[in-house]
Amino acid sequence: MNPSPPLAPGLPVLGNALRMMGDVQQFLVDTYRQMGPVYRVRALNQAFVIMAGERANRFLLERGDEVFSSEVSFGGLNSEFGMRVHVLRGRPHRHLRKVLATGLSRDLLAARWDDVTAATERELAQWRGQRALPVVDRCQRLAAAQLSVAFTGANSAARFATLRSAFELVLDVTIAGKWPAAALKLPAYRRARAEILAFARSCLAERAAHPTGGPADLLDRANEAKDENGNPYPLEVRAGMALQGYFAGINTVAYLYSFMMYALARHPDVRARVLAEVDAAYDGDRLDFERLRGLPALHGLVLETLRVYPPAPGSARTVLEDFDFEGFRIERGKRVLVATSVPHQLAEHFPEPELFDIDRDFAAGRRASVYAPFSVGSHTCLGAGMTEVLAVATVAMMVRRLTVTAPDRPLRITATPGPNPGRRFAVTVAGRPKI
Ligand code: HEM
Repeated sequence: MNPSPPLAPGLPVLGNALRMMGDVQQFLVDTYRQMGPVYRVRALNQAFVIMAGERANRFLLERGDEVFSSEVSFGGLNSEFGMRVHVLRGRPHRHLRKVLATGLSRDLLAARWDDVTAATERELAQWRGQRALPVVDRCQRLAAAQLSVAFTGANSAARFATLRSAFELVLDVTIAGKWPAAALKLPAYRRARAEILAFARSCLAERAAHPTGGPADLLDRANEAKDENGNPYPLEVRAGMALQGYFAGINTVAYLYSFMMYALARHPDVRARVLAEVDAAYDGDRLDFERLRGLPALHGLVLETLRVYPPAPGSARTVLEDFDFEGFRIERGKRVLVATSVPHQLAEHFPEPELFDIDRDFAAGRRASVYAPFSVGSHTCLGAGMTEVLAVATVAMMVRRLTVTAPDRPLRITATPGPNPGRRFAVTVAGRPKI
């Protein structure tokens, strides 16, 4: 029988916790180089098998559904907020994905374009003149405003702080293992959870009573959704569907925006190309949705930022049945992290990976599953298409109106649990001289 994967070196007691709570993507790349495609790590009281590299991504794509479960990592999102899609497998999963996909599509963004741009402009207007804008916080508010308008037509601003704190606590408990499960019994969290679920239910009821007549969005889809056997989903699952956009997107999208702001400030050549492209695409004060397709530098910026700074650099799973990978046995019950974004930093897939290059061939990388900021396989991100368009649109609006200056020092990336520039990352924002 094959042996267990080797243990990566780490500190006594802490194991690899410090590096995994910091720049986790860099840790995963360094450890891949040192240990190879499969190894074990410890982080405080948790133990993981890490699978990384091109063959690990292919394994997740081809055999993920058969040998892995997401229940341990994502069960908390399901039990606390009814987000079932993350934990289902097989036919029920494929069915629910189809239902959700129709409510998370780019077409919805096109249909709500005027509302989304108005919400974006409102948020950006508050950034102007700030000498130390807390980037992550403001980008989270911006992403939440955009996603709630796009997916539900509702304004979630009044509940932003409740949504963010409850969501982050669930992630810290269930995925990062930073706090024990007892943290989800704290009265403050229980109140926040009850408020969020009541909000979701009231949005669903309000929509059922007063249909908008516009294109069906996430609320309409959740109200009418039936499971794979034709039975209506229970109310808690429909509430989870209504909340899906905030929960899946609020941190990931905000981290992407934050890293893009940093990249633009650090690469004046990229900024100049993006700015020229955006100015040519604007018609006076207006940016038409259709123009977003023809912005290659901006699209390259989004994809290159996701390559270098992936906000979700791995897929966490639990093993359902023993299997062998690269000469090692991985046993049932083990927790596995498939470090899907490690190939992003390998020269055999992305020449001179340390260069920030917006002209790379990302489509080829995607086809080969080595470019995987949204993971690969059956649970691959349902918001990927929407995210890419929204990110292009957001940066276009940002550079058109604002000039952002970042401090001239390297980022201190921190993982909560997705890597981001940290709460202290701040920039100076000035208005752009009238064009
Ligand atoms: C930069 C932005 C985003 C990144 C990097 C990202 C990344 C990911 C990744 C890596 C997964 C796979 C998780 C796994 O393997 O278990 C995932 C799943 C998912 N994402 Fe995203 N995501 C982003 C934005 C969004 C947005 C805006 C939405 C929707 C509103 C969304 C909806 C989902 C859903 C529903 C799933 C679960 C799919 C399933 O389990 O079948 N994501 N995302």
